[in-house]
Amino acid sequence: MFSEDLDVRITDSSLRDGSHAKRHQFTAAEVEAVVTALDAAGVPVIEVTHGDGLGGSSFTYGFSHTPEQELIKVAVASARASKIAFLMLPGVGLKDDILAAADNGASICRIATHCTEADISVQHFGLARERGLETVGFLMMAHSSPPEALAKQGRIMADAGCQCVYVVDSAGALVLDQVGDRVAALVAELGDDAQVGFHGHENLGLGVANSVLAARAGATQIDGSTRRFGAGAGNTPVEAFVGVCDKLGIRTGVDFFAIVDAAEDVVRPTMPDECLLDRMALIMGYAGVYSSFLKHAYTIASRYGVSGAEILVKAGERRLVGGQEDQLIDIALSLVSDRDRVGDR
Ligand SMILES: C[C@H](O)CC(=O)C(=O)O
Ligand SMILES: [Mn+2]
Repeated sequence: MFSEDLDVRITDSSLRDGSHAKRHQFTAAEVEAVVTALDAAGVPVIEVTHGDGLGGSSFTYGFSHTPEQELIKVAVASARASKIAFLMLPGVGLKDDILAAADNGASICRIATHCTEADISVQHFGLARERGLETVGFLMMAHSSPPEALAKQGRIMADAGCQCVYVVDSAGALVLDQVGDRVAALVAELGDDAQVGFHGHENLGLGVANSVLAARAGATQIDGSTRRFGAGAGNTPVEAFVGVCDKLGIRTGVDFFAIVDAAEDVVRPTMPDECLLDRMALIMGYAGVYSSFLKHAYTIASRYGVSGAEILVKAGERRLVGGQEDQLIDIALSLVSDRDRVGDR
């Protein structure tokens, strides 16, 4: 554990996963305000990066308003006690991006891969440990792999130097025991070699419940976003999770009233809209679609005049993974040609 006083360590992802919901338009002033408020509330770790991780600012994923390395610097300067984390997906970001983030003062390196592809993270964990960074591994789209398969992938990350392997419910598709079973399999596999974490999305409304079950199954690191500011219907709301943990006697070290105020007074004003459990988000959870696809699906649906909901259903059928955003265009084009064929009859 990190300290005798905590049962779970919370990482707030509003300034990274929330970047998807804001189309990557965070300003330095917003990052300063959010980090200051979360730090004051006792949030131990705050993640700051483009939504798709280091190097994500691009035509494919969306350009950042302010370069992420600038935002990391501002976050580090604004935090008194919180550690600043960053995310990177091998291939989207490069090893040099990790070194730059470390030079800018971030201390936790989170490497994310699809849940069957942990081997592509090996050199990045090695580099991060060599550079003295704490390390976290993300097994994304974890609903699509059974517990034993996930545990084997976690072993690859731990052997490479990962200190905490996360079950990442990127689609918000995991339901209750499905989280507990995956966390328990990783805990059994990793033993003292690495901790286990859980990152939830709200697409079926289960972020808090799933996170409690993860903690009960042995997860010691839990992600959330204040005001649910994240992709899809958003992430596990930190303020609700903290309140539930207080009532269950799970110690998070976060002050409930301070985080509730931060959610309302500081984070909400930085959000373009509330993250809603609406039709599109529910379909993502139900069909098992990567939450980061939501804004892309809206844009592409309106560009091609097709239904965003249908795009997401087909994305679930095709079992698309993160990085395959361009296939949403292919799906839209096939919906257009289906429609034209029906029209010709
Ligand atoms: C790059 C993704 O947004 C990582 C993540 O938060 C998830 O898979 O969920
Ligand atoms: Mn996420």
